[in-house]
Amino acid sequence: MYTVGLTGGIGSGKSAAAACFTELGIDVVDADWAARVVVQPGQPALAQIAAHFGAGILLESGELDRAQLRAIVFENTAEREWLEQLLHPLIREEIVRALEASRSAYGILESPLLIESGQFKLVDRICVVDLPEALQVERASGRDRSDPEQIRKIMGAQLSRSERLVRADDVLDNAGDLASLKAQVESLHQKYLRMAEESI
Ligand SMILES: CC(C)(COP(=O)(O)OP(=O)(O)OC[C@H]1O[C@@H](n2cnc3c(N)ncnc32)[C@H](O)[C@@H]1O)[C@@H](O)C(=O)NCCC(=O)NCCS
Ligand SMILES: Nc1ncnc2c1ncn2[C@@H]1O[C@H](COP(=O)(O)OP(=O)(O)OP(=O)(O)O)[C@@H](O)[C@H]1O
Repeated sequence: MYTVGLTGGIGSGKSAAAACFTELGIDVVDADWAARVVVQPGQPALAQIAAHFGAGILLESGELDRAQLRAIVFENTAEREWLEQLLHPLIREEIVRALEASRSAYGILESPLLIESGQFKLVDRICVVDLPEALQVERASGRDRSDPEQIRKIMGAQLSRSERLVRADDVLDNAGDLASLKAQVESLHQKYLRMAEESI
């Protein structure tokens, strides 16, 4: 299936853009969702995380304490890289399965780390949701009510705005309001329908 990768840094508006594509009837596979599936209770990766970080990384319910792990891995590059080498291959498998089940005219893979993790190899085209970094921090910290300092650290583990834009085939400018984002998605949707048709 013709697949578009939708990427952008934390708080850029990927989920907002993905919701517009969903409204247009396009199936969206979300890498953050896949990242949660692979660490559900009972999954081998969760046991490996508990063995590495200690049982204190689990909540009483047996689920992963995501806030605690987030605080650890964005303070410590080696720990983040350990987590990524464990999870990225599993996340990729989950994504491939979900993309294979997609049935719309074309598919979308929404991923914050599309380029960094090599997931771009699964897509035909890269669409970047772009906005100034200061606005990214403001929106991401507003949504999660998290500390802007932690958001900046997470951004430090991702490509910079300019590095990401170099890889873009299409750009959604999300510095404006949601109506402007929606209008841009509608126009790209027409283009993607044509491209998907031509690729058959
Ligand atoms: C550290 C974890 C437990 C924090 O969980 P939490 O629920 O607080 O955040 P969530 O998973 O929703 O991620 C929020 C945002 O953080 C950013 N982010 C997450 N992981 C990473 C990473 N390894 N590198 C850079 N940015 C990341 C993304 O922009 C993401 O959208 C979680 O992010 C995780 O397991 N990360 C490693 C797996 C991964 O790389 N996931 C990204 C999708 S491929
Ligand atoms: N154009 C916009 N105007 C105002 N607020 C917006 C706009 N686009 C997105 N937002 C808000 O900004 C926040 C971040 O957007 P969103 O959750 O879509 O980003 P994301 O790229 O999916 O982030 P993450 O990588 O953390 O999952 C949300 O609270 C969202 O409602």
